[in-house]
Amino acid sequence: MGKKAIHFGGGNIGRGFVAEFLHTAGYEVVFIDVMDNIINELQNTKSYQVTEVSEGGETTKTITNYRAINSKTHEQDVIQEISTADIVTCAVGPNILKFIAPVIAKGIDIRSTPKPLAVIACENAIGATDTLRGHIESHTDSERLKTMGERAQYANSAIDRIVPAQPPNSGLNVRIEKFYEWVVEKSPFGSVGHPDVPAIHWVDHLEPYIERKLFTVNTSHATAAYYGRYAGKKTIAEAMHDSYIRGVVRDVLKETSSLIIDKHEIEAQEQQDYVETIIARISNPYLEDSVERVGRAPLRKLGRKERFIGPAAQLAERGMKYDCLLGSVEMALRFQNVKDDEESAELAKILKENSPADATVQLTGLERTHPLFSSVVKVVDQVQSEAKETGQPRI
Ligand SMILES: NC(=O)C1=CN([C@@H]2O[C@H](COP(=O)(O)OP(=O)(O)OC[C@H]3O[C@@H](n4cnc5c(N)ncnc54)[C@H](O)[C@@H]3O)[C@@H](O)[C@H]2O)C=CC1
Ligand SMILES: O=P(O)(O)OC[C@H]1O[C@](O)(CO)[C@@H](O)[C@@H]1O
Repeated sequence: MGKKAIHFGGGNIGRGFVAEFLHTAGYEVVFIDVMDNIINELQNTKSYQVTEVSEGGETTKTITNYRAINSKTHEQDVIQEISTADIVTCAVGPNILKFIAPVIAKGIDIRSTPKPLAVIACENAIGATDTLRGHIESHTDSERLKTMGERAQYANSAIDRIVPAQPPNSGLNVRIEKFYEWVVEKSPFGSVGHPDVPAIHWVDHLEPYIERKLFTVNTSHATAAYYGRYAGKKTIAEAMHDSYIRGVVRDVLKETSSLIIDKHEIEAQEQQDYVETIIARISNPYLEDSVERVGRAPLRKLGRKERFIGPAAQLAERGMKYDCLLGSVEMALRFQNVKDDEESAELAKILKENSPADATVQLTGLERTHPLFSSVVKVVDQVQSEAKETGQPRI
C-alpha cells in the first residue's frame, strides 16, 4: 500500500501548501473538512491546480491522488482512515484544534500498524501540535495514554506561505506566492525516523524558527493590515506602497529583530536579510490580499504568545524598546465590527463593557504585574476613549 496522509482543513493552506507538498512527496491525501461545498468539489474532481505567482511570472502544478471525507457526516470513515494512515496534518485555524481532536483520538486509539502515526499541526501558532496533542490526550482513556507513543508521535511546526483569499469562481484552484517555508521538529520521531517529505526542513529546536517567523512575517503583515485598514487601503500591497505605513512596518520590525537577535543569537545581517525578504513578500503586487483577511481574528492576534504581545512582553522583560509594537496593538484594537469577522465584533464588545485594565487582561492574557501591562492598558484606554467620544473607534 502507498503512503497515506490525512489532512484536516481543505482551505487555502490545506490545498495550496500542505497537500501540495504531501502530494509531491508521494502521499495519497485524504482531505477532511466540514464544509459541504469543499468536500463535494474535492469528491467530484480528480485534480486541481496550484499556481505560484511572482515577479518572474506564473508556474502551475497539478495536484491529483486525493479523496475527501466530511467529518460532520462520516466520522466513522475518518476514524478508519486515521487508523491506517502514515501522517495526520491540519490547517484549520488554532481555535479549531479542539474540535478535530476527538476524531483523531479515536483513530489513533484503534491503530494496530507497527509504525506510529506522525501528527503535525500546520497553524500559525506557537506549539500548535502540542495544543492538539493536549486535546487528543484529554479524549483518550488514561490507561491507553501509557502506550500512546507506540501509536502516535507529535511534532510542532512553523509554516510560511502567503495564500490570499481566492478570486471568485476559482473552484479548488489556488493562487499562491512562490516562497514557502515548512519547518518541523525532528526529535519527536526518535529512532522511528521522520516522515519523508522533501519540502520539510527538519530541525532539532523549533523555537528560533517559529519565533522568527511569527514575529517577523506575521507581525509585519498584521501591522500593515491594521494600519492599512485605518488609512482606508484595500490590499496589503497598497498599504505597503504608502511610505508612512512602510516606515511603521520597518520600525516595528526593528523592535522584533532586536529580540530575535538577542534571544536566538541570530546574526544581525542574517535577520536584516530575512526582514528584506519578508517586506518584499508582503509588498507583492501580484497577490490580491485584502487588509481584512490579513487582519482577521484580532482576538487571536492580540493573544499572550502572539505576534504583538508575545515579542513586546519579552522585550519589556529584557528592558528593551517596544513602543512601535504598541502602535500595532492600538491599530489592532481598532479592527472592530468588520464584516464576516466574529472576533472583531467580540473585540468591540469587550472594549465597550470593561475597564481598560480588565479589557487588557481579557484580550491579551497579560499578567497585571507584567512590565508591559500598564503600557497596554494606556493603549486600550485610548481606543476606548475614542469610542466614547464618537460612538466608534477612530477610522
Ligand atoms: N493563508 C495563509 O496565508 C496562511 C495560513 N496559515 C494558517 O493556516 C491555517 C488555515 O488557514 P487558511 O487555509 O488560510 O484558512 P481557510 O479558512 O482557507 O481554511 C480553513 C479550513 O478549515 C476548515 N475547517 C473548519 N473547521 C473544521 C473542522 N472542525 N474540521 C475540519 N475542517 C475544518 C474550513 O472549512 C476551511 O476549509 C490557519 O491556522 C492560518 O493561520 C499559515 C500560514 C499562511
Ligand atoms: O490566520 P493568520 O494567523 O493571519 O494566518 C495567515 C497569515 O500567515 C501568513 O501566511 C504568513 O505565513 C500570512 O500571509 C497570513 O496573513
